[in-house]
Amino acid sequence: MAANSSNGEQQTTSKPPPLPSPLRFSKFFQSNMRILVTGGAGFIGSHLVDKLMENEKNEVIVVDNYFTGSKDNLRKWIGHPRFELIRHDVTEPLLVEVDQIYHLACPASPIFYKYNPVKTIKTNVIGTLNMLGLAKRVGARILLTSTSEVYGDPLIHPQPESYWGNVNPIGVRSCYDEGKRVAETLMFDYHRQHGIEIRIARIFNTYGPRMNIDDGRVVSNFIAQALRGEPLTVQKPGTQTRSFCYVSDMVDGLIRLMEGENTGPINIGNPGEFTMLELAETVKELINPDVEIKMVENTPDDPRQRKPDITKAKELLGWEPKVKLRDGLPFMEEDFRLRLGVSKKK
Ligand SMILES: NC(=O)c1ccc[n+]([C@@H]2O[C@H](COP(=O)([O-])OP(=O)(O)OC[C@H]3O[C@@H](n4cnc5c(N)ncnc54)[C@H](O)[C@@H]3O)[C@@H](O)[C@H]2O)c1
Ligand SMILES: O=c1ccn([C@@H]2O[C@H](COP(=O)(O)OP(=O)(O)O[C@H]3OC[C@@H](O)[C@H](O)[C@H]3O)[C@@H](O)[C@H]2O)c(=O)[nH]1
Repeated sequence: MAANSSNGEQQTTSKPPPLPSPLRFSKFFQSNMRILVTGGAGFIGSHLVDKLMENEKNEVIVVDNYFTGSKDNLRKWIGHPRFELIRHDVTEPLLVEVDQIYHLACPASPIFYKYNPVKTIKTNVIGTLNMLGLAKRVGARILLTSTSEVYGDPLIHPQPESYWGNVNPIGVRSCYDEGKRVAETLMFDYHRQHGIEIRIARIFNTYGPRMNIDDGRVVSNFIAQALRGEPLTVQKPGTQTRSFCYVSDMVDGLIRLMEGENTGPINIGNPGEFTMLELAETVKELINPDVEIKMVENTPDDPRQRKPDITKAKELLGWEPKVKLRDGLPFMEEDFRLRLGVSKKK
């Protein structure tokens, strides 16, 4: 059935919504929930899979094209009877029978999403259309991982969900931020027109173990640089801010959103806000006080400030982040040390 949007309005639907699979009502099978995770071999996706697999009633299917993800992130589940991994590109249609879809597939690091911008926008638009088509056919609930980048270079601070954003529609980031904006539009159009059960999370910068070491995002860059003894590259001016959420908090928020009654969009992020210079100082202090901090050129349209207003997540999902940046960085350091083969000085 149609859910309430996060602002409490009832969404109108022109047709009755698709029915869930008859298996939902069968006595024999009813305990199992079949869940599709697109992009499940990536950073957030693989942590989400770990959490979903903890519940013995869940069967998890991951589809991924391995552009930025890796089978290694899922190695503990390969061969498990409740787990299936499919190499598949979401820009192509997919036929599977599932009850829920977590749709994460999309490169998230600016270096990777700008590498093939036409592919990025196809992933966001055609990929989301394909997943909505699947949701419609099988009566599944679908959650989209949208982004704080829909707010662009925000003129309102912190950003509430009601803010429409300040996005450059023809800039080098638009394949991603406009792509996600269209993906949100498609989600709401399928919800209003076809009664699909939708959930939209607007994710703010997330960090944690399993990020690609050469991923290009700021936290992974600084930690890898500190461990390799290289200068920490702060992009100018260094006063731009971000708010960093630890991945376990993120996964908890996504599952609460999927299981709850609100369509969203709902911001999921940690409101603790830091300049990039502050982040560099913190990484230096915690990991390697001997490294330099070096100012380097920035890229076009870099948002100058970003911080989520999480009032809705608190009220509607009962969610707020638990892990502070200073507590989360050491978990990531440990994982990067193992992968880079750099042991801690005694
Ligand atoms: N990590 C963040 O800070 C952040 C912030 C905002 C939004 N998000 C969103 O969360 C989702 C996951 O982000 P992440 O940080 O785990 O990124 P990631 O790059 O680690 O994971 C993305 C996964 O999607 C896969 N993928 C990409 N294109 C695909 C395609 N066409 N078909 C199938 N698979 C494809 C990749 O191989 C990868 O496994 C993305 O949708 C991203 O936009 C992330
Ligand atoms: O080495 C670096 C990398 C990045 N930066 C700066 O750090 C800030 C954050 O950059 P990142 O590349 O980590 O990420 P961004 O905040 O630009 O985009 C991010 O936010 C929203 C998500 O949807 C995207 O998936 C995510 O990558 C930027 O201001 C950037 O200029 C550095 O100072 N040094």
